[in-house]
Amino acid sequence: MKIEVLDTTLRDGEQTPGISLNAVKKLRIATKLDEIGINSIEAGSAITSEGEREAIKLITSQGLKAEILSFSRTLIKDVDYCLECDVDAVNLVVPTSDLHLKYKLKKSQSEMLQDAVEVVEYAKDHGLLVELAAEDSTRTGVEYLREIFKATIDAGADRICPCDTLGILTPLKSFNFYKRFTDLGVPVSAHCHNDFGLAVANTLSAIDGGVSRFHGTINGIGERAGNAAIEEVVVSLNTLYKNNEEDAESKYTTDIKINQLYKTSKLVSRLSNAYLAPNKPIVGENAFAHESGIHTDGVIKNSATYEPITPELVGHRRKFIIGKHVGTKGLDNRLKELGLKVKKDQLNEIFYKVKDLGDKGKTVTDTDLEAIAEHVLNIEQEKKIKLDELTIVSGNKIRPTASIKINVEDRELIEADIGIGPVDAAINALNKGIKNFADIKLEEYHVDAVTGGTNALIEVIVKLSSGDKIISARATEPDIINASVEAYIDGVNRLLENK
Ligand SMILES: CC(=O)SCCNC(=O)CCNC(=O)[C@H](O)C(C)(C)COP(=O)(O)OP(=O)(O)OC[C@H]1O[C@@H](n2cnc3c(N)ncnc32)[C@H](O)[C@@H]1OP(=O)(O)O
Ligand SMILES: CC(=O)C(=O)O
Repeated sequence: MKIEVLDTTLRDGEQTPGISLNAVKKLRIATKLDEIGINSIEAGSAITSEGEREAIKLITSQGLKAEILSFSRTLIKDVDYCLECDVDAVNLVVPTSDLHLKYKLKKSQSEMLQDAVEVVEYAKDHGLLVELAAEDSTRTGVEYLREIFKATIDAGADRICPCDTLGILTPLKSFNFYKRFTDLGVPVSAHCHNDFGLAVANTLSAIDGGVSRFHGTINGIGERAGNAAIEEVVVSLNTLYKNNEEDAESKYTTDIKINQLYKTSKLVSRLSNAYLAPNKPIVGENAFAHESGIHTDGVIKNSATYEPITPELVGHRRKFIIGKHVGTKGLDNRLKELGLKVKKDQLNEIFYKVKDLGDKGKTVTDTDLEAIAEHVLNIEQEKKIKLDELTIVSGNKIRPTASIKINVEDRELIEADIGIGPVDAAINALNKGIKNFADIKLEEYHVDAVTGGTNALIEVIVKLSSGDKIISARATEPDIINASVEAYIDGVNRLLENK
């Protein structure tokens, strides 16, 4: 059975607190949604603002294959704004619960029904396709819901959508709830929110209950805890509804190009600046990442041991992470990928050094692993930068000032700078010295007193990046400024290795 997808990333998704997409960004997302086979795109709420209307107009002017809708309240003026934007359809939202009618709209059930019928007739008279979304349906009596759906279908509504606006269904309730509207002669959509983390499960149950369409957003963004994540629903429909492993076809199909889902997710999170949790199913950075030895070993032998689908199916990629839980097979595999051949005893030594770092709560990047391996294999790289002299002037009535003399491949460089404190001044002076040949960014800086007292040994750990290379470096000294500069120089040298 074919299930159609209405994407509301640009309407309900944009209602995520803090997300605002300009017309160009909306168009880029809409174009991608169209390209991957989304059937209907809710491009925004035309009533919202001039900018929103500009964005919707830009999208409707492209001749995309997908149906383009705008949200509309049950008000003629909202429909007029939708018409101005030249959309194909309206997502006409009619609040139906007693709570919404009494407190929000101050209307009776019959007044709301009459308004809904009038607005549907107006929209239809003006050539729009109407999807009638009953807001807060899951806190509305079924009898009234069926009455308002029947009346608006008689007035011309083309599709209906009972909405679980507050995400209060459970999968079993969703199955039984949505089933009650599948005999009304028009396609039914599910619209499930994620307040209890059940939006995807409830959407799947609604589909099992007989709906032929669902609303969702890329990455599950949306009001409060968000909406059903399209990528999760679509991949579940594709994968979890086969009678047995050998079945090529699932019980449900969609028009979505599944291998584009990771790219689409990335585009939406980048343009909306909405952080994506690494453990997000299907598209999160850890969805196909393995660190623990037992899993990595299994995946190297046969990826199906610990992956329910291949990353390639959704256009993602598999990653093996080196950290506290790594096993020797995973480590050996990564070292080989980095072009490093090690003997068994060397592998064990690297293994224990990685475990030691893991026990200290550190992650191990590729550059870290290369440095550990080079140390174990006795491959000493010539250090590009060496510290010759460091002078600090600091006190309660003076701007902290540092001068630094470094040796860069036998050239002497002297620089000075000021800073918020003496460490900042020293690093600023150092950065001035190296800026012509190293583009370094300080990502993190940690200081720890290894022993107690003011004469304690100080451990400084810095995380530095250059392009897409990231490393951690450390130094331990009695003097915090020297420790900071030594750790920084060590990190820069390692980032410059193999460049
Ligand atoms: C469940 C959902 O996702 S609903 C969609 C939510 N989306 C939005 O809110 C879109 C962005 N909103 C906006 O830009 C503004 O709220 C506007 C332009 C739509 C309206 O702004 P204002 O006129 O200042 O009204 P305000 O937002 O303060 O209040 C909402 C009004 O809409 C009414 N209303 C809410 N839903 C509906 C509806 N479906 N049909 C008719 N009226 C509605 C409310 O009763 C209230 O009317 P009142 O002023 O007579 O009390
Ligand atoms: C219409 C809608 O977005 C809702 O009821 O959640």
